[in-house]
Amino acid sequence: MPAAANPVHVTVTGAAGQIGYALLFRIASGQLLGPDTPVHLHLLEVPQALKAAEGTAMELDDCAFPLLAGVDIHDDATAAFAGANVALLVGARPRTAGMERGDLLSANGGIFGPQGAAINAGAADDVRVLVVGNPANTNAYIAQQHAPDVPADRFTAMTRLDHNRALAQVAARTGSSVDDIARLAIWGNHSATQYPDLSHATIAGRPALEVIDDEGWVHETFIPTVAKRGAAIIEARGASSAASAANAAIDHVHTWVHGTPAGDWTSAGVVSDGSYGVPAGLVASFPVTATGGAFTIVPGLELDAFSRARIDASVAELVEEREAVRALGLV
Ligand SMILES: NC(=O)C1=CN([C@@H]2O[C@H](COP(=O)(O)OP(=O)(O)OC[C@H]3O[C@@H](n4cnc5c(N)ncnc54)[C@H](O)[C@@H]3O)[C@@H](O)[C@H]2O)C=CC1
Ligand SMILES: O=C([O-])CC(=O)C(=O)O
Repeated sequence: MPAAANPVHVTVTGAAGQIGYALLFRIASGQLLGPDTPVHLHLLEVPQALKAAEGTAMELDDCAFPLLAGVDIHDDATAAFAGANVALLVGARPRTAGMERGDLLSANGGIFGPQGAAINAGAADDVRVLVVGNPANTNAYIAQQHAPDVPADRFTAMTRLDHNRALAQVAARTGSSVDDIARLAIWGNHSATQYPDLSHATIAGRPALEVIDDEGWVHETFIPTVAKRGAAIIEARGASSAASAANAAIDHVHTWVHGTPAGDWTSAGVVSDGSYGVPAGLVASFPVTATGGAFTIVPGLELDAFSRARIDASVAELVEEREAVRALGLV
């Protein structure tokens, strides 16, 4: 049966890339927005990748997804974002072995200003934007700065992959199920300076740090493993994370739209309102809840000296990235 009228319009940039290939089929099958919501996909690619995007669109057709109301392919951002309700900004060059994500600033930063302007010009009033392309936080900042008419809280950056990596590490260490772990948080930048924070986390209701009972493991193994996982995947796979990144993008938007479970939170890069001393306007990762289609930074958490120093270090990197994009004339 064809999908019902009034589908949600979802624009995906970098549609012919490796994350795009892992993402589009899951969106079209209903995993992004739920089993009752038809979607119309708008794929944005650079001209030289349009043919590959067409091939992916042919495969989407061949899946006969009942929820897929249509697929358009564009090489023009204004057309691709016209009427978009959800915008997944994936298209950007990935890093290769030996690079830090910040090394991509000048290569990728130039993509996100024009895309922010196109979202400002023509996206739907309820548009929600997730930036995946690296450096994700600062690219989200650039896009948001070019979209003055869109509420700033509609621009987010992906740190859900870091959050999921942290859940997996804790589950493996403690022999627990990821479902039993709550209130874990990723703070700061989606980079090696990020702070995966277990100080408020619980495992089956007990303080996670008490269950783990090994501060050395937390500081010397857990934090660096999560923070450097992207590089470890590149080293092992010869290419950066793709399926796990697509999965995290699905989780991020699904949570944004459908909400966080009672008593738990997740992590997302959101525009800071000055909470926890993070300069207002920066796109930084915080523990967040989602209700009614909006993320809220979890208020009032106590931060010990270790957490404070780690957050400050990652935020200092975000400030440096902001200065760099200002110097490059990208904002
Ligand atoms: N935030 C996160 O947790 C993660 C972010 N990433 C980042 O996601 C980005 C994409 O990664 P992959 O899919 O593996 O890369 P890829 O190289 O396989 O695909 C990127 C695609 O983007 C397209 N593209 C480039 N410029 C574009 C533009 N202006 N408009 C539309 N499309 C454009 C390219 O033609 C290519 O098809 C990279 O920057 C990567 O570092 C990857 C993993 C996790
Ligand atoms: O590390 C990379 O370059 C890709 C990425 O963002 C990740 O896997 O976290």
